Amino acid sequence: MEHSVVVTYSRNVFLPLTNACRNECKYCGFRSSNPVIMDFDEIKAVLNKAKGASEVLLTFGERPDVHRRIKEKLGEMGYSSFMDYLLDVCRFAITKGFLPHTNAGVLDKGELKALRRYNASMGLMLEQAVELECHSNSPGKKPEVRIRVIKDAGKLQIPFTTGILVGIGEKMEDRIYSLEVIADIHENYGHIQEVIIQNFSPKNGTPMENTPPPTAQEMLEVVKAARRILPPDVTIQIPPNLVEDIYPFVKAGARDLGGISDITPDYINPEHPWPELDRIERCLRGEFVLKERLPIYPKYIKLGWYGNEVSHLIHLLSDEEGYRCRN
Ligand SMILES: O=c1nc2n(C[C@H](O)[C@H](O)[C@H](O)CO)c3cc(O)ccc3cc-2c(=O)[nH]1
Ligand SMILES: C[C@H]1O[C@@H](n2cnc3c(N)ncnc32)[C@H](O)[C@@H]1O
Ligand code: MET
Ligand code: SF4
Repeated sequence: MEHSVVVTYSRNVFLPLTNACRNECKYCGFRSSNPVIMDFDEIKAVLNKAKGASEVLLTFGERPDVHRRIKEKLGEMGYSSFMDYLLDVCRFAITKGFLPHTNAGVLDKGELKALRRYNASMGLMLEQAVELECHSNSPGKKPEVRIRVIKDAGKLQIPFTTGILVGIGEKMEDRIYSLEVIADIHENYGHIQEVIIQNFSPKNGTPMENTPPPTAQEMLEVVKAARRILPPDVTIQIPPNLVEDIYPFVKAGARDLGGISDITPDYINPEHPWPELDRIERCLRGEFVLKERLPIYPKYIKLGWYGNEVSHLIHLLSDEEGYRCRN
């Protein structure tokens, strides 16, 4: 198996800290206008069940403290801002042995810097680099705003996950342009570890519930274009729960499957359960080797692009090549 091509995934646990969000993306079934926020008892209970995972995925609504109720709840928990709470969640996850990967939506440079210390990597989907109708009530989805955040993360040397959401009203040329924008950012800052090519999946009760999702053929065209446009050191990720069979996508150049959990669902696409690792291996048809990675890719471990507070855990959890060690 010495020369086999490797396909990676990360064993994670998903903490959807809050469904409060200042944006109103028309495809989103996650956000709620009657929002809740997780307290530490709930967080503790989930992490206690997640023994084999190395990554805690922190994904939630953008700037949740614009909601009065969330602000009040944070006050009751003893926090003056959501950011203070988030930093505490990261610290707590680290004490439990998990490496945080935060996708908080839009952040300013000071917030990115504060989170860097406690995160192995961070993420923000570009979605698309063009203005779209589905984002008309989402100030945080303005392309220039998202591009600014991704660049700030580069200036701070934060290993970064971004990606495009396919099928939200954009044209093929818009997808190409979005991928070119990501390629250009990486050429300048060198911090993009992976790009997710995610297909829109309609959610009941949302304005886009009747919008058809992109076909597998269309998604394959996008993955091929991504492999052509993105620099070779940028990995392409496809979500294995949103496509029928990963094999054609891997043949087209995808080499990562993102976070997979055996205890938490994909809270953004809860109707799409994670496939079993056995099933994934069967899909790879013996042509590719499945390997577990950490939320930070080997290249960035070697470069030392991680915060002080996660350095001991990264060393504890990684093998000599920078993948997940299991002993
Ligand atoms: O940075 C991101 N990571 C996302 N990830 C995380 C990603 O799969 C991994 O956590 C990263 O590859 C880091 O290891 C998701 C993981 C899930 O389980 C479900 C949905 C997502 C979506 C995103 C995302 O939009 N942005
Ligand atoms: C965390 C990421 O999840 C994606 N996201 C949000 N809603 C949907 C949906 N209906 N289908 C697929 N992906 C979605 C967005 O790209 C967001 O940035
Ligand atoms: N709200 C953030 C965003 O859309 C995080 C993912 S969606 C829950 O960027
Ligand atoms: S996709 Fe993210 S930013 Fe958009 S409404 Fe949902 S939670 Fe908010």
